[in-house]
Amino acid sequence: MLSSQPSNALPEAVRALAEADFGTVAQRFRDAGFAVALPAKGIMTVKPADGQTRPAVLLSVGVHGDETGPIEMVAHAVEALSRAPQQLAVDLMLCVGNIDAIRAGKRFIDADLNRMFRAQRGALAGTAEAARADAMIAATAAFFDGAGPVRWHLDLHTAIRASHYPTFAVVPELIEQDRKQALVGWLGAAAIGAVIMNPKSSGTYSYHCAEHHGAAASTVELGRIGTLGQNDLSQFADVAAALDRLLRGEPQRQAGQPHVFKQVQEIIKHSDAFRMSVGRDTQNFTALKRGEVIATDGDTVYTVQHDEELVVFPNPDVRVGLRAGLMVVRVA
Ligand SMILES: O=C(O)CCC(=O)N[C@@H](CCC(=O)O)C(=O)O
Ligand SMILES: [Zn+2]
Repeated sequence: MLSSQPSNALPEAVRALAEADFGTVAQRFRDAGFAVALPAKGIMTVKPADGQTRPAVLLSVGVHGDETGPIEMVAHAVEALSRAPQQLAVDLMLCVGNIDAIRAGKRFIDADLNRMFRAQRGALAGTAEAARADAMIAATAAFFDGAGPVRWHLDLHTAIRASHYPTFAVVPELIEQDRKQALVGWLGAAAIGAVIMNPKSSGTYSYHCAEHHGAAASTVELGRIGTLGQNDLSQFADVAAALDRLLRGEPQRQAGQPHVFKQVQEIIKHSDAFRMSVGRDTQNFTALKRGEVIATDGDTVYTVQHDEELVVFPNPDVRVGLRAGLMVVRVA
């Protein structure tokens, strides 16, 4: 009888990355003469052994454990590169964020890891994710401290709900102009539909890398959450191709310009009395009109301040003190 794989078997490269098992790819890069380090669980850096200065690229996936599409995409990209290691043209740091949450298929275990990258953690201190963020912060600093001026961080996520733009990115406004332009150019080459310029940290990993390491950093949302191994990666073929070119130092192909939005309000949940007027299933980038109520929180009423604002990441279920949504306006 022919042996057959169960239909739900994961490709080995995807299983390995989801379990933060770098054994095979690390060995391939070592065999090709690279200096490979594993500074913390789920983190691998790959650099030329001769110490030459190259662009530094940090790729992170699984910062939210149920956002599995990017894990699959990056697993395939790194697997292919490790089989042709001399094509790697950058210093690479690969970070699998919330390993326990990936295993559990949940956004997080105790608290949202992507709110821990801030000086004051308040009630988030002491959670499982706070310790993980500390390890990521230390490894990230070590990686960028030794790097040259060209620094990238692509933190790959997926949205919880549907979006008017199936792919979009959040870009910290404080990134230096030339680097931001290069980043938005890359996002365009990756056919990312929209970019949100973010003036203020919400404690995210990408904002941290922009603020503390001068990286051209972005949270990139690729479709919606899904089961590991069952994501339709054909939706992200342009992103995968642009990523391959970035890692191989090849020129990008022009695929278009993302629509540009600017964050104008951050909706914070201040108490258990917080209520959102928009439903949980409201699509990202749904337009609301001036004066419409977005949310109430006791005496605080969040209303639309511009003729039109679009709601992104509406989520009343976050912890008290955290962001329950963003309001954006179109600028280009
Ligand atoms: O769909 C949602 O509500 C959340 C998707 C997600 O995890 N988004 C990131 C964005 C981070 C940023 O603002 O840069 C997050 O909320 O952490
Ligand atoms: Zn996420």
